[in-house]
Amino acid sequence: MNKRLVILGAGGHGRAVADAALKMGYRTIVFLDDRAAGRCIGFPIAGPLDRAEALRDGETDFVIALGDNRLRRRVAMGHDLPWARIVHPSAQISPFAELGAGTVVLAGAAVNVCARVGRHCIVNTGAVVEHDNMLEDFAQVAPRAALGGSVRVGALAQIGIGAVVKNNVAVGMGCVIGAGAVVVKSTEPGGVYVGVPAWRREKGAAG
Ligand SMILES: CC(=O)SCCNC(=O)CCNC(=O)[C@H](O)C(C)(C)COP(=O)(O)OP(=O)(O)OC[C@H]1O[C@@H](n2cnc3c(N)ncnc32)[C@H](O)[C@@H]1OP(=O)(O)O
Repeated sequence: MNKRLVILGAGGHGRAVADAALKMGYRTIVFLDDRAAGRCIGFPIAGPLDRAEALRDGETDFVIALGDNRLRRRVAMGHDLPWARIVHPSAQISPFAELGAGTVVLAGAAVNVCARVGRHCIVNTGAVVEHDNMLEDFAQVAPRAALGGSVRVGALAQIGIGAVVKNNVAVGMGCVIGAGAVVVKSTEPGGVYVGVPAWRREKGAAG
C-alpha cells in the first residue's frame, strides 16, 4: 500500500493507531495535533487539526485518533474527509461483521460474526465484540473489555478497561462503564456505572 495516513491526534491513542497502520502497510504517517509540535515516534506533526483539509489528495487517508468520544465526534462533524478503517493485522474480524468508516480496531481484538460497528468507533487492544453486537457511532470499547452476544452499545458510550457486558444487554447512549465493571442489566443513557454487578454512580454526559 503506497498511501499516506494522516492521523488527527498525536497522543497515546494516536501512536497506537500509527503502529497498527504501519503494520497494515501504510508507508507514510503524518500527525496533526492542536497541542503538540515537532515529531511523534519519528513522524512529523504537520500542524493543528484544522490543517487536515489542506493535506487532502487522492493518495491520503485520514483517521481521528482522539480517545475522547465527544471530541472525536466534534472533529468528525467538522471535516468531510476520506476516513480510513484502521485494523491491526492481529485483530480477528469476521467477514460477516461490518466496520464503519473511521473505526479503529487494535491488536488482538475480536469482532465476531454479524457484529456491526459504527463510524469512528474504537475497539481497543484485546477487546471482544461478540456476535450480533451493535456499536453505534463514536462508541469505544477499552482494552480487554468483553461484550457478550447481541449487546447494543449506544452512540458515544465508553466501555471501560476490563469491563464485561452480559449478552443481550443494552448500554445507553453516552454511558461510561467503569474499569472492571460487570454490566448485567441494560443501562440508562448518560449514566456512569461501576462495580460488580454494575450500579449507577451518577448521571454522566449523554453527548
Ligand atoms: C489504552 C487506554 O488507556 S484506553 C482507556 C482505558 N481507561 C478506562 O477504561 C477508564 C475507565 N474509567 C473509570 O473507570 C473511571 O474511574 C470512572 C469513569 C468510572 C470514574 O472516573 P472519575 O469520575 O474521575 O472517578 P474518580 O477517579 O474521581 O473516583 C470517584 C470514586 O469512584 C471510585 N471509582 C472510580 N472508578 C471506579 C471503578 N472503575 N470501579 C469502582 N469504583 C470506581 C473511586 O474509587 C472513587 O471512590 P471514593 O469516592 O470512594 O474515593
